[in-house]
Amino acid sequence: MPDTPAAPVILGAEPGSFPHGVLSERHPAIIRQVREAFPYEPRQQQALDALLANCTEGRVEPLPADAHDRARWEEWGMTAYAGRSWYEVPWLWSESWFYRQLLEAVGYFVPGPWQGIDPFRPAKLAELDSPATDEELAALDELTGRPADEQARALLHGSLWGNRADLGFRLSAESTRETDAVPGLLADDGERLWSLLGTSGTGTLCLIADNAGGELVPDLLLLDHLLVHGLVARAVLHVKPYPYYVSDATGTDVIDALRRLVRARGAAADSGRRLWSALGDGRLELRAHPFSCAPLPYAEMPDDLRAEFASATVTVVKGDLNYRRLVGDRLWPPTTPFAEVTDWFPGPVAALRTLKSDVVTGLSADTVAALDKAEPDGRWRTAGTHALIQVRT
Ligand SMILES: O=P(O)(O)OC[C@@]1(O)O[C@H](CO)[C@@H](O)[C@@H]1O
Repeated sequence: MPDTPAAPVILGAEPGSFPHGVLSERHPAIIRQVREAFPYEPRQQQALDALLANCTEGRVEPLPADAHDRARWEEWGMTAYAGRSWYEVPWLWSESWFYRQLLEAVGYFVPGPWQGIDPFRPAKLAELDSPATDEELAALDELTGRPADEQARALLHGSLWGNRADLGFRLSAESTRETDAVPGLLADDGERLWSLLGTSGTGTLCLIADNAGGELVPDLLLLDHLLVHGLVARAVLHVKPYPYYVSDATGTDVIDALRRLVRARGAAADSGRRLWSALGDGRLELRAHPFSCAPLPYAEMPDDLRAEFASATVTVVKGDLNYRRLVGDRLWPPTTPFAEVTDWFPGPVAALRTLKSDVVTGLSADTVAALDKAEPDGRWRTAGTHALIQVRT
């Protein structure tokens, strides 16, 4: 980023700020939610009590000596941040640390009866089984009669706005508000994405998924469309290796979503069956790389991921958290060019994201002025009412 001086890294220290609210209010609410969802045993209840006190008032305490991923977290900053307040370390780091500690408290990684039980699964399944998902799937029948490029654009927008359905976000969002003064889509490089994919259909698309359920279903439908219409030969879907940020998609969530699709009717079931066989014959691959849950920007990704993204026709990065990790979790001036803050990315990259945190780049000065005029409190940055499609070729 030669011409772009780094902006300040976001911390959670300032009372009244969005990150501070996540640390002081959203995390306690998430602990309440998981306690209600499961009959946790006394040891887990005590560990959750301790986490509640630690995450709101305490300091970073290293993982147990025998934790399977202790060495990895040491590399990721645990040693450097031990003893510091959760509010004084980078917010990106303290949020990821919260989910790792929550899984520690419920015994997710420890051999025994609770190993591998996703504390967020009941909420994810409820969303997948909701009438809203039925409606979304039924709408596909109407879409299939339309020209292929129209279908592609509708599915891209479905995947984009699916990012609004984020269960963690809903815990503290007021209602979602549409601001008439400024259109919802603040930057639209959609045509650049289609021209990258071209018509050859020989390439690979990597999609770094975000949320399960109402976001993952349209992501899968988009991948099916790209495969079936020959816009790509192969798709690689990157999910999280363990539950994260409440609703982030894991391998189990992909299987749940595919089972949901094949159980549906009409076009949705057809898509589900095609995706099922695409997994079987290697045209669709799943990855759950440890770095997908790292508390670090993607600029620090390991060499194997770098090589994978370098060889892809395009990497599509979904959602708010992935956007923060892509451009850096910093208070960039919103007019900072997206291409400059992503120039280190090893190949072409596209971000599909609704705005749910303070980080934003690539807006025109006129757009920023109109947003600030319509919402002087800056809520347009965090309310999930606006979105971006940004592409760097
Ligand atoms: O990545 P997603 O699902 O789009 O959003 C994640 C999110 O809800 O979590 C963070 C706050 O906890 C914010 O970055 C954002 O609002």
